[in-house]
Amino acid sequence: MTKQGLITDKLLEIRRKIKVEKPLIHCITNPISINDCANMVLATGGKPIMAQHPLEVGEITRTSKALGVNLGNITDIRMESMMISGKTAYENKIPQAIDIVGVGCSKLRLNYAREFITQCRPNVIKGNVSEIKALWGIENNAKGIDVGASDIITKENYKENIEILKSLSLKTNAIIVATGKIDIITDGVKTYLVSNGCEMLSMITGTGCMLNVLIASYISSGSILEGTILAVVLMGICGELSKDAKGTGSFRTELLDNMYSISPDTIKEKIKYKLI
Ligand SMILES: Nc1ncnc2c1ncn2[C@@H]1O[C@H](COP(=O)(O)OP(=O)(O)OP(=O)(O)O)[C@@H](O)[C@H]1O
Ligand SMILES: Cc1ncsc1CCO
Repeated sequence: MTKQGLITDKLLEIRRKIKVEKPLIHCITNPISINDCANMVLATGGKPIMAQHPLEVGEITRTSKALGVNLGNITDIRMESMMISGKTAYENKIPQAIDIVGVGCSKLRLNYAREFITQCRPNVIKGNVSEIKALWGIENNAKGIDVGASDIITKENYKENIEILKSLSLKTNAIIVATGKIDIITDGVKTYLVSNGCEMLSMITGTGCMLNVLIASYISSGSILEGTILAVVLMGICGELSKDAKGTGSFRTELLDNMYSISPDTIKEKIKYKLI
């Protein structure tokens, strides 16, 4: 069996495990995409809980199998809650992922993200390329919460971007995910390029937020790198399967339908990644 075959089998095994075990996944996220995020976790088999009150989140994280936090549309209350939950997850060895939404356009979020990463040691840090560059403290061209045109990963710049991501991974001891047309996932040593996906994924709001809770659901398996790859690959493939929808509204619905119903054979047939 090829290496590609081996890792695909491992990904399918994680997907099956989550469907069977139905882990509780604590998500602290923004109101723009909170409903889509809860439904995405359900589509994996996980049980979402979207609790945000600072006086209860510690207790809820402690009983969960993974935590996903998101800086989108940040508020004082969520900043407080995410820090409590992140520390609880770290102390209890519960896998956690952070989506660093908007750190390229707001110093408040950038400083908070750095503090969160220092104190809570998330297992996975996810953002678009502009956000990842901002976190690493280098020049970026974020357009609000979106990637800036000149930051987009291309055949010409992907090698230097990979070096940035690897350094960040080694510094934070986290898996780094940079999303876009090509998604890059690295643990500082091994780097995977995932080319599944379609442009429609960037034409509805919250696909990045949904991806972060998919990551949370799949890393609850304990396999952090493979769980992360699985989430990224599935978001891409399910986007491809939905791309002929009549418009963005039905694309959003089809994306959820495909996440729920995609078969292992279709995943095997469509998966497109490269280990470098
Ligand atoms: N042009 C594209 N072609 C293929 N896939 C894409 C494209 N743009 C985004 N994606 C996919 O969409 C998902 C979200 O990535 P994106 O970089 O848009 O995140 P984001 O900016 O954090 O999203 P949001 O802020 O809307 O939640 C990822 O799975 C990514 O692979
Ligand atoms: C549009 C928007 N604004 C803050 S969060 C969010 C959802 C996508 O991240």
